[in-house]
Amino acid sequence: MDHLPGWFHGADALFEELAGSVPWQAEEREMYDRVVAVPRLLAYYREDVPLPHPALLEAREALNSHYAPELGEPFVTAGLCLYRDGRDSVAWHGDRSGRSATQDTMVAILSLGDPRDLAFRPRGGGPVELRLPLGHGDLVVMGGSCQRTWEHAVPKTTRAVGPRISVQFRPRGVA
Ligand SMILES: O=C(O)CCC(=O)C(=O)O
Ligand SMILES: [Fe+2]
Repeated sequence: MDHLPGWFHGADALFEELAGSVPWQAEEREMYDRVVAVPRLLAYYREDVPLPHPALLEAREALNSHYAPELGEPFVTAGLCLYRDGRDSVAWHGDRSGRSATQDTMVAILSLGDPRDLAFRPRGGGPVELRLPLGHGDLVVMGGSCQRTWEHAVPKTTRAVGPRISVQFRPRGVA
C-alpha cells in the first residue's frame, strides 16, 4: 500500500467541478429480502468513456507512468463515489469482481474533500488492523493481494463531516 498525502495539486477546484458536473446516481441494492439505498452516490467511467475532468486524465497518466511497469498494464476505468456526509459509507469488501478475485492487482484512489478513514481488516473479519485517514488530495494505492486477502471499508462516522469524493482507478476487468 502506498499513501501519498496531498499528492494531487488543485484539489479544491477539482472537488468543486466534479461535485457539480458529474451525473451522480443514487443506486439501490437487494439485501436479503429488502431493497436498500446504496449509502453514497456513484458514477462509473468505463474504459471507452471520456473522464469527467481533464485533471483526472492527467492524474491517470501520472499513475500509469509510475505504476504500469509493476502492474504490467495501465489503469483504465474510473469509479467515482460521493459521500454526502458521515452517514454515507462503503461496507467491508474487497474489489474482487473479475480478475481481481484470483489475481494480484492494483487499485489507486484519489480522495477529495473532507477527510474520511479507509479501514482495513483481513478478509472474512477480525479487528481493524489499519485506519488510513484520507485527506483532501491524498492518493492511496492498494497493490499485491490487498483485494483478495484483505477487506476495506469507509465506515460511517458521527463526526460532523462534509462531502468527500473518491476516484478509484482500476485496470481492465477489475471491479
Ligand atoms: O471511498 C473510497 O475511497 C473507497 C471506495 C471503494 O472501496 C470502492 O468503491 O470499491
Ligand atoms: Fe473498494
